[in-house]
Amino acid sequence: MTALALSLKNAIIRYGRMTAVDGLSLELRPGETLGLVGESGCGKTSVARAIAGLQPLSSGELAIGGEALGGSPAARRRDLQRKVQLLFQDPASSLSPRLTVGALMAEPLKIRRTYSAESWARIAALAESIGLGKQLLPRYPHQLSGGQARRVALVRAIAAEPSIIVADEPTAGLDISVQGELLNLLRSLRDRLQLSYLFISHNLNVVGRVTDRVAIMYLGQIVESGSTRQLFSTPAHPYTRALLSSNLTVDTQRRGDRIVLKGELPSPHEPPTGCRFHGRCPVARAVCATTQPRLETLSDGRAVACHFPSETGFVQAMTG
Ligand SMILES: Nc1ncnc2c1ncn2[C@@H]1O[C@H](COP(=O)(O)OP(=O)(O)OP(=O)(O)O)[C@@H](O)[C@H]1O
Repeated sequence: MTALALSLKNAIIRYGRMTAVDGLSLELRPGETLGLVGESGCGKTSVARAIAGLQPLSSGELAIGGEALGGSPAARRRDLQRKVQLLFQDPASSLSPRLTVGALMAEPLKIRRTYSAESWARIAALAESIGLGKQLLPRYPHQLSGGQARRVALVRAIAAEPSIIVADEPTAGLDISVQGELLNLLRSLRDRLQLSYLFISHNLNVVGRVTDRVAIMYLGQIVESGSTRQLFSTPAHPYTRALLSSNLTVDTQRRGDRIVLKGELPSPHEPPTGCRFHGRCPVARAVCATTQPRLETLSDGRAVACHFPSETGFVQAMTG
């Protein structure tokens, strides 16, 4: 059996006394794109940073390519961690304004001390193949378009020869046509270089287009995960349904299932008792306020944490 590209088990991330990520598990298979979706503040970036080694786990286990980081010696941990590169949300914050495009692309190789004529030729050819021709090498970040800056950030991530790219809202702030080009590019690079992606976004149109599977996060926990097709066509958790129905271009309304999300994401400083979603849930009952539902695998293969998943629509029809 092929090892998972990445797995995170029972991850807890605390900031002081606040628990931002609470017992979260994820599996990323080789060559796939897994979406991580949820409202702002639910903990997506904390997960991304932990996977990229920029944020320590308070507890839990991260394994890359089937090797647990926890038990490995520091040098091995560093090597494994290099297989994961983070594609930042806003390239302006990750591209030094004082470096030219050429210097920015060479920088990751120099940091890793793997810079050579061959490695540069590889990176320059990659850049050229994604539309960053030689004429751009002397330019500075402020002289680039939004799409070009994202491509430079992508080349920098790939220069480190990762097997996993964690893309945190990679298309935020781009207009639709540039967004489409970047998504196509990400997909073709994934297939060409045998990468796996963890794709973080709250834009369900984008997630529906590029991911194979999706995990839906609510206040630090996964509430539903499964294939993108499954979740988009027959969402089982009321929160997944609410997210889909609040997105006017995703076609769930024709089924008459529109759920309007009430209120705001509760504070992770004081998470609700029972199911964390119960205060905003249209089908909540007494048990939901007192007992936290476990993430259970249904007969159709998806996992859902809800006491009444069948109340939300179509799962019975699919599985019953
Ligand atoms: N360094 C930090 N110190 C303290 N609290 C933090 C820190 N980073 C994040 N948080 C808090 O942890 C929670 C989860 O934040 P996180 O950025 O991971 O969520 P997110 O889903 O990525 O949100 P967004 O989409 O807005 O980036 C939030 O309540 C946030 O305020």
